[in-house]
Amino acid sequence: MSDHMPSQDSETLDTLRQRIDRLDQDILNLISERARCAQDVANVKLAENPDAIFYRPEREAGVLRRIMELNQGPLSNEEMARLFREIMSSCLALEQPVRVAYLGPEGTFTEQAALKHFGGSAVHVSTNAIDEVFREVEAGATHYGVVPVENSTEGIVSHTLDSFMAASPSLKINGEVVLRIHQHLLVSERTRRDQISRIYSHSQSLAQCRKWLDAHYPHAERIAVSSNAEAARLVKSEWHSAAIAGDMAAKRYGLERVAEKIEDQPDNSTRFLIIGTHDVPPSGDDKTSIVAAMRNKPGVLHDLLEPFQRHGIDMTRLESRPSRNGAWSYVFFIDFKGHQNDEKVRAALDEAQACAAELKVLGSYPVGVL
Ligand SMILES: C=C(O[C@@H]1C=C(C(=O)O)C=C[C@H]1O)C(=O)O
Repeated sequence: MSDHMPSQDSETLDTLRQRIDRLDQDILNLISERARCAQDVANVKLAENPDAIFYRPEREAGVLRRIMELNQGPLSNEEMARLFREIMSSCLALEQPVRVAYLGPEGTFTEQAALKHFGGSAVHVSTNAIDEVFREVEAGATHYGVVPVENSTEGIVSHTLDSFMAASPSLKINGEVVLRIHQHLLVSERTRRDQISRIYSHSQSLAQCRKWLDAHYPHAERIAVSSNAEAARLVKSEWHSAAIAGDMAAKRYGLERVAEKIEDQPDNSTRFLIIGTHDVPPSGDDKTSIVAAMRNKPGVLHDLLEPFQRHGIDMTRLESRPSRNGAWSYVFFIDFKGHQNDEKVRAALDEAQACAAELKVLGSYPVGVL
């Protein structure tokens, strides 16, 4: 091709590439200067406290929000924030390599959420169950953990809420990340595509693709397994099986897509929580999660919610779970906008506390940016 290109075009291409080379050099120097600055920040943090906390979610959210505000294109705000997410991840790793446990195995949406939130320079540690993520963080084996908490089509992840009820008070929510979930029908190179009689996936994913499966594979047996990644792994060794899973699992297990984006709801998304052992200061746009145990008498939910309404606090989620403790029968999980240090949030919390048998603030954290 290039042999036939007019020389004027080649010259333009050369000139443009020389410009890109010069810009890359500037970007390189600026990123290195930024990284040195982060090293200095680490020294300041250490001088203040030998047990310094290096990862600062409120600052990272602020950096990303500012970048999105400043961005003039042509790259989209999300694309630009994603690049800065990785730059910050590398800078933080220079201060301290952050260890993050997630609900594995490798290839799950939770791993994708962990990568989206902490970037590729964090050390991501796979665990076998949600309560294991909690245990890793509580024991200090990892600094942070990532667990799924709700899906827009299938509702809450009850294991996660139950783990919060059982968790030690030192465990705090440090952040949230929302992931658009795209499910694909995946096969291996050995699969006989016209003879698929078994489809493996996590029960939530099977539920998210119910209508598509009814229409396209009404006779295939649907088998719920512990994770989408496990489904992908099983398909490698069975010629008559397919899996429903996402991009990470497809890549990890080298599977091919027979059909893409087969989820019934096009805006299907899952919300994940970041758990840690410290409180996060305000970022300017925050959420707070609480859990409240109520005595078993009429009107308790109204009593609990009324202070939030009166103080003009915007509630974003309310879930109830059966209590495991015989003394009261309801436990409510509530998310609302605002930080526990805000005056009106404090006032509402004090009043709600007075009518609850027990009320625990699970954490205040920046509203998910990416
Ligand atoms: C540099 C800092 O440390 C970390 C790295 C950040 C960055 O690269 O911008 C931001 C927050 C921290 O997670 C800081 O606290 O400012």
